[in-house]
Amino acid sequence: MQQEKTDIKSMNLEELKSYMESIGEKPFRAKQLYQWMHEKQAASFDEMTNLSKSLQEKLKKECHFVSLKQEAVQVSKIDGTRKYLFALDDGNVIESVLMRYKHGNSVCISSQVGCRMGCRFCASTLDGLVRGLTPSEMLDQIYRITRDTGERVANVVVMGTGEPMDNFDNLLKFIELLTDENGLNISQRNVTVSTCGIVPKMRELADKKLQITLALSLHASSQEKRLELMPIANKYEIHEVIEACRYYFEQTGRRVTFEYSLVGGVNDTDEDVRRLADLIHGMNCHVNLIPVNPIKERSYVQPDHEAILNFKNRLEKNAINVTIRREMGRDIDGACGQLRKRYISHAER
Ligand SMILES: C[S@@+](CC[C@H](N)C(=O)[O-])C[C@H]1O[C@@H](n2cnc3c(N)ncnc32)[C@H](O)[C@@H]1O
Ligand code: SF4
Repeated sequence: MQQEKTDIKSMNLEELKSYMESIGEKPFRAKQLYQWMHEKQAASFDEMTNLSKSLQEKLKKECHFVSLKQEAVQVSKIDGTRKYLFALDDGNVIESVLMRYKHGNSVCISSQVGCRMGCRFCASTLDGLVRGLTPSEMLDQIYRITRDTGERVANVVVMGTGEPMDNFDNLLKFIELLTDENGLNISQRNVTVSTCGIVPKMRELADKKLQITLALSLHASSQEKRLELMPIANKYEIHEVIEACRYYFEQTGRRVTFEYSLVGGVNDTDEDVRRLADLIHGMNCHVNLIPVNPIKERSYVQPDHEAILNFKNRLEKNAINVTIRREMGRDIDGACGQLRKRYISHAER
């Protein structure tokens, strides 16, 4: 069974050295193997030409080498955004997105197959959670995209399907490998992790004092409204979540991002702006307004353009940093999780 084999792409260099010794190999081979996997992003052992054939064969027998299979890619004619559907070895499929910005390429990865958090506007949660992704499955989304395009990835955002704090240990290992100087060597400052607000894990992450950006999916200005949109608010009250964001800033010195999906008639009123400004008053933060991406399973709509601008201007008047998220790949798909959802429904027919 593949699952019982060693997932070597999820190991750091030290672990890989011990592993090589345990199978009777010289530890220096670990460095070569590590560079093939993480620096050169090899898709199989066969590509590792400075490893002997017999070692390649041994590794094939002993290890599970995670390499995602590209099932589909949609390319935007407007801005070159590429939306990928990858198949995992167990037959599950996940989505990843490459966005091209002036300051470099950004990849948005999934952290789980599905999600169990049940946010009302989100397509990723409609079929619940299947499982968390391994560190190697998170990394390989970036590796396959780099190989496919031949372009360097500057930023990584963990904002695709899944709740990263619900897969915490694998998330931490993923960040360790992603930012390792012997691998892709992406700076921690160029990594963003988005959460629906799982307070104990946010605090645990803060204590690690990494230099990554924490993004909180806030989406409401009061506990009542947040409860309407996000069931996780039953567990962690809005002020508790904001406190955890303050703590993150205190521990890391990193400005927190608040994501606020604007839903017409639900969280876009004048009262909402006022309450939101009060809620985050005095914080070193940034608000990212995201006009909600309608999904067919729900009746949520975007506010009109004027209402969105008005919301932004009023926050700015309260000295809050705010941007309206530019919609990338408008022509290729709607909300995150929809490509996967469509693929699954099609396969079930
Ligand atoms: C898919 S989630 C993944 C990360 C994490 N689970 C979270 O909730 O922050 C990334 C962001 O997309 C937002 N999102 C999900 N569905 C959306 C939709 N239909 N329209 C706009 N934003 C959406 C989420 O609220 C969240 O801010
Ligand atoms: S918004 Fe995030 S936490 Fe909420 S259901 Fe979607 S993926 Fe899960």
